[in-house]
Amino acid sequence: MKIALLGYGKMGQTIEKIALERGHEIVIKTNEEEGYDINQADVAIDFSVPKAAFFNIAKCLKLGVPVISGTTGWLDNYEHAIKLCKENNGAFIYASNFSLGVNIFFELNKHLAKMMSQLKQYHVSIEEIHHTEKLDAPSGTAITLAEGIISQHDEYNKWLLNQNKKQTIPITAKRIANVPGTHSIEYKSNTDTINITHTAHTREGFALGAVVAAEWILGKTGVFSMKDVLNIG
Ligand SMILES: NC(=O)C1=CN([C@@H]2O[C@H](COP(=O)(O)OP(=O)(O)OC[C@H]3O[C@@H](n4cnc5c(N)ncnc54)[C@H](OP(=O)(O)O)[C@@H]3O)[C@@H](O)[C@H]2O)C=CC1
Ligand SMILES: O=C(O)C1=N[C@H](C(=O)O)C[C@H](O)C1
Repeated sequence: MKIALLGYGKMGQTIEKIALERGHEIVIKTNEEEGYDINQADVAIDFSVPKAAFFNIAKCLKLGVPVISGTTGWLDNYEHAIKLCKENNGAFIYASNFSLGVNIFFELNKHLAKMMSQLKQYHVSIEEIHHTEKLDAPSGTAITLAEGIISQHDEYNKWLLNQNKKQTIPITAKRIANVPGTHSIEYKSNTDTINITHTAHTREGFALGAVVAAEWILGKTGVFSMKDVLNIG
């Protein structure tokens, strides 16, 4: 499979390593929005920056190249990307987190939220910790976790960064050098605390998931998620 890497930073370089190990070819690696022919590639993998992601995704969809995006912080344009995908009969997957472990954690989070919905004495909060170069806060993964809780728990209807309000899930974002990504969910009552945590030890889990998604999407059309790729949930 010929892969275009749109964004060749920490993730782009990790994806290159995993893709080569799995027998793929990297035909484009770029940190620019233009200056390459995307049609050289069978599939594009975008791990760029929030302000560039939608432009990169839209270009791939308009030119008929399936696109996998892991960039976070651009979701104001997500519905527009879906519309473009449908109009162009394209293929698109966005995931806030491509690792298998986090996708299992997403399901565990929803299951726990459903049980905790009956126990009003517990209050939920989310904490995410990432490296100091991260541009967005809260992390895309923390937002997906909050949305998962909201979908199952009748007490909460929105999330807020660093704020405690009624019916709201507070998310705390910490930045510590070299942390690949840690997400914790806490339910606290006056008598005890339940905590679940996912800790990424390296970026290779995210990268492997993105390459597996790229392999999976070839030959398909539509808007998909990692749940489709991994057949879980
Ligand atoms: N979904 C998931 O599983 C994961 C998602 N992420 C997300 O992926 C994104 C990238 O993360 P990471 O690799 O750590 O970040 P980096 O900052 O290391 O890499 C981003 C790269 O994008 C480049 N870039 C800037 N503008 C463009 C453009 N117009 N087109 C293509 N590339 C461009 C940057 O170049 P320059 O430095 O020259 O500006 C940089 O090399 C982030 O949004 C992060 O949150 C990260 C890990 C896992
Ligand atoms: O920027 C990162 O590094 C990461 N970003 C993603 C996010 O925002 O959730 C996924 C992962 O946690 C690493």
